[in-house]
Formats: sequence, structure tokens, C-alpha cells
Amino acid sequence: MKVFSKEQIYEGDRLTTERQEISSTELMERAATQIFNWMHLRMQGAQVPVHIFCGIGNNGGDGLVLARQLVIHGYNVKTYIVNYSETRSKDFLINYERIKDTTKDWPVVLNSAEGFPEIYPDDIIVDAVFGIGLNRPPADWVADLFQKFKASEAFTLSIDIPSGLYTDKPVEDENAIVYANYTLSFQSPKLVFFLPETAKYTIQWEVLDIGIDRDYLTQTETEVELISKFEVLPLYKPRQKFAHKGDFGHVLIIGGSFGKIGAVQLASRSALSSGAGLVTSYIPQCGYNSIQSSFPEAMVICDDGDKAIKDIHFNIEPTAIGIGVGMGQAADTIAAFEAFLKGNESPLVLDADAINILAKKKTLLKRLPQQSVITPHPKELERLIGKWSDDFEKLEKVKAFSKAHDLIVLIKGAHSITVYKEKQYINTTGNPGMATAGSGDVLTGIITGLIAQGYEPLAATIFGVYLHGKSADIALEDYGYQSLIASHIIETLGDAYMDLFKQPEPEEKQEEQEPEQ
Ligand SMILES: NC(=O)C1=CN([C@@H]2O[C@H](COP(=O)(O)OP(=O)(O)OC[C@H]3O[C@@H](n4cnc5c(N)ncnc54)[C@H](OP(=O)(O)O)[C@@H]3O)[C@@H](O)[C@H]2O)[C@@H](O)CC1
Ligand SMILES: Nc1ncnc2c1ncn2[C@@H]1O[C@H](COP(=O)(O)OP(=O)(O)O)[C@@H](O)[C@H]1O
Ligand SMILES: [K+]
Repeated sequence: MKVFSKEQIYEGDRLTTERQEISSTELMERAATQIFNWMHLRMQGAQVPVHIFCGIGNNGGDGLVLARQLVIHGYNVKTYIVNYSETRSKDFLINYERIKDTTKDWPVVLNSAEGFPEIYPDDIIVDAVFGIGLNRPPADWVADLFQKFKASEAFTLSIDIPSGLYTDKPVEDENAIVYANYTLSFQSPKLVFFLPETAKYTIQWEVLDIGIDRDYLTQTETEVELISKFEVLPLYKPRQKFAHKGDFGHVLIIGGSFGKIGAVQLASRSALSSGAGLVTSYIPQCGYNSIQSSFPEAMVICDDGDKAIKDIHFNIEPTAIGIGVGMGQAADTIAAFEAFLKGNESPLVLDADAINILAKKKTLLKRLPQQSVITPHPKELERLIGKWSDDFEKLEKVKAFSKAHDLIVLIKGAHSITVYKEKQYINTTGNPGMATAGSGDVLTGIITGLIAQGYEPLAATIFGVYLHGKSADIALEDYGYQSLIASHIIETLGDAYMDLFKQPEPEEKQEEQEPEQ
């Protein structure tokens, strides 16, 4: 799913009114009617008090349309105008008049937090104060109002975006933002729903289709894309009947040191489980017995070093190499890594200590093959590109880094983001059970395994991250957050593949069932 920028959304609105020959007021009516339908379907006429807080722009206009429709359908509605500015939008004003014609219970105009009504935990708040038009910090009294929303503990539904969040700038004041239980966003989710510093402002979100011009939606390129099953399915490479293991590449996983051989084993097993034809683990001598006895499918090549790698040499031709897991940063290992890069021409996935060594010796970056994949967690990323002040600056720095070195950078986290030059692909699978030792090693193996099977490095990263998270989501059903460990993610990888082709369950049609004999 495309994630449109604020500018693109405004342009989509404009083009839609032009091409569909409707007014912006009609588009607002259509958009807010979707919100009404959403609520009506769930509430079924329930008389829960609904408090709708409207700003004076188009987000407020949406709130007024919603309020009018709820009133017409007999809901228990109270409407407030958060009067934060003298400049009202045209469609706000039109809908302000319309609601006055609909009910005698006119909106209450709030000019300070003084007039804040009593709201009980079982009530519902609709937040239509600011939308994507926020361009400066809200006034203190408006921030106070948002704090009162939170203190009321009422279910809070935000329209389009939690008020107080910018679409393209970091948070300035944590207290000047609405904490939404749910956000109904028009046409496109907003990037801020997925970034670590701002995701917390809405627990859940959903996109409502408001009929923006189809051509505009399909033809407009976005910098950001959300990756779910729909996006990865076209990447999948089916297998031919007469395929043999030579068709699926030979993965080499290089890493490990005394006490950290397991990392190589996890990455090697996941490379094989992701579909690679052959896997060789390259490790220091101390790991030979453990890998050979517990993982019979792997071939093993030992370094001359006993406890750490000191001279990388092998006589195979790997299709893809994953390097760095559990490798350590002993002086000999750093020298071996440096020498390896000089001679290497295979596609690379670099993780863990390979990234830490690159961070220490940035001149080595120019030795990486084009479109190598690096998979840092936040600490490793910071060592590599330096500190950032907020999520937006982090993305800018990573984009610049990717461009400068022609690298695919995976920013790992709750929503891992694959960055290649200007483009960002946000993953939607995965869960907090993955915050466990070795889950990153498994990912390294999967991505390397996919490259070995002929996936382009960018596709392998996007698809690999998706499969890794999906596999953990499936494993979660058996193990729960606490007991999920990295090995489980490998065991359910097959289910993650099969899930790609699962059809949604058909809905049961009660009336068509045969009566029992
Ligand atoms: N396709 C779609 O997505 C559709 C979207 N629609 C809806 O439109 C919403 C965007 O509406 P919007 O442009 O009128 O902006 P909104 O957020 O209501 O702000 C209002 C104005 O407030 C001002 N202002 C800004 N910051 C301020 C501050 N701190 N303190 C005081 N004032 C401040 C600023 O004006 P300024 O004062 O800068 O001139 C701003 O313009 C969008 O989120 C969605 O809900 C649908 O209706 C139709 C289809
Ligand atoms: N809360 C979370 N939600 C989703 N995925 C997560 C979460 N926490 C961690 N992960 C994923 O788990 C993996 C952890 O990788 P990493 O930190 O390198 O672990 P390790 O070094 O132990 O192998 C990453 O792919 C990350 O995206
Ligand atoms: K809002």
C-alpha cells in the first residue's frame, strides 16, 4: 500500500474534485460519511454519549458532518468547536451552518480549557481538531484539552490523524498530542503511524477508501510503501517440477566465535529453510563438532583460528554470503574481514559484527559489492551513521547513506524499514515476541537464502523481512510473546510461505445451508 505525503494527499483531493466534477464539500461529505458508517456498524444505535471535538479547518469540517449524521440517526451526540484560530475553512463554515439547521443542540464553542465538559470513561471522544494541516504547535489551552481527553479514559477515535501529530516533522511537545485508541485515516496511512517515536499515539489505525481518483492513486509514485501480503506475492518465485538443488544457490554463512557459534547455526538453518539449495557454515574450529552434530544438512568449513576467525579462505563458489553473526571483533578477525572484502565478488548480507567493523573502518564501505544488504539494529545503525535527533532525521541519514554507498539498509525494529536510496518499504508483520536472542541471525539467513535463490537483493530484503515477521506471528500462536525463541521462527517458516497462498475463509451463508435430515 502506498503511503502518500501530505502534499500528495492535497493534490489527490484537488484532482478528484476536478475529474469527478464534485465540490470539495461533496468530497468532505463522502469522507465523513465513511466515518459515520464505520461507527454506525459498530454502535447499532447505542446511546453512548459521543463527544465530537471539531477544529475550524477541514478536519473539523469532517467532524461536523459526522456529528450531523449521528444526530440524524438518533445518536447521543455533543459537539464542540475548538476555536483555535479566526481563519475558518470554507467547508467548515458550510457544515457549521448545516448542523445548526439539523439540531437545536448547537455546537459549544470552546475558547479555553475552562469550558471542557465532563466526560466519563464509558463515553466516546471523536477527535477532529487538527488533521494533516497542522503546521505549528497548538496553543497551550488546546494541549490542555488533549490532556483532558487522555485523563477522561474515554475511547478516543481520531479522524485522519491524532490531532497534534505532524505528518512530516518530529514531535515537539508530547503533551500537545492526542492519544487515540483508533484512527480512521483517509485513503492512505500516515508515515508517523509506523515510526518508533510516534506510533504510540494511535493504538490501531484503519484506512477508509473515500474514492480518490483511481488513476491518481495508481500512477503516483510514493517514497514510502507499506509491505503486506499483497505486495510480496508478486515477488514470490514458484518452483518448477524438475528443479534440483543446484537451481537454488549455495549460501555461505561466515561468522561465529567461541561461545557464539549458535548465531551461525541459526543463520545457516534459516538460509536452508528459506529455500536455498546448499548451505555451508564457515566458522572457527571450536564450533566444528557442535554444528556438524546438531545440523546435519549443513556443510562446514573451518577457519585456521581456534576461537575466532583469523583468515577467511574457502574453495567453494557461493551464490550469496551472509557475514558477521557472532563473529566478534578480534584484531585478527578484523584483518580477515578486510582481506575477504578485497577478494570477494559474491552478493553480501552484512550483519552484527560485520556492521560494527564497517563502522570502525568506513573506508571498507567502498569494497562492498553494489546493492549489498546491511541489517543493523538501532545501536549498530548509530555506530555506522552517527546519532540522529529524531525519526525523520534518521530516515534522511539512512537514505543519504544508502545512496552514497549503493547499499540496501534494513532498519530493524517493530516496523522494520528497508531503505534503498529514496525509497522506504515498511514491514507490517512481526511482534514483540521477536525481541529475543538470535532472531536477527535468523533474518540474516533468510535474506541470504533468498538472494541465493535468485531474488534481487532489494526484493530479498523486503520479502525476507516479511516472511521472518509472518513466521514469528504464526509461531506466536503456540508460544506466546515470552516463550517464542529464534529457533521457532525457523520452524514456522514453511507456514509463512504457505500462508502466502491461503484464501480467506469463505463467509458462511446461513440461509443457504441444507436443513439437517
Ligand atoms: N483526501 C483527504 O484526505 C481528505 C481530507 N479531508 C480532511 O481535511 C483535513 C485537512 O484539512 P486542512 O487542510 O483544513 O487542515 P486542518 O488539519 O483541519 O487544520 C486547519 C488549519 O489550522 C491552521 N493551523 C495549523 N496548525 C495550527 C495551530 N497549531 N494552531 C492554530 N491553527 C493552526 C492551518 O491554517 P493556517 O492558520 O496555517 O492558515 C490549517 O489549515 C484532513 O486531515 C482531513 O481530515 C476531508 O475533508 C476531505 C478529503
Ligand atoms: N517489538 C518487535 N516487533 C516486531 N519485530 C521485532 C520486535 N523486536 C524485535 N523485532 C525483530 O527481531 C529482530 C531482532 O534482531 P536483532 O536485534 O539483530 O537480534 P539478535 O541480535 O538477538 O539476533 C529484528 O528483525 C527486529 O525487527
Ligand atoms: K484529528
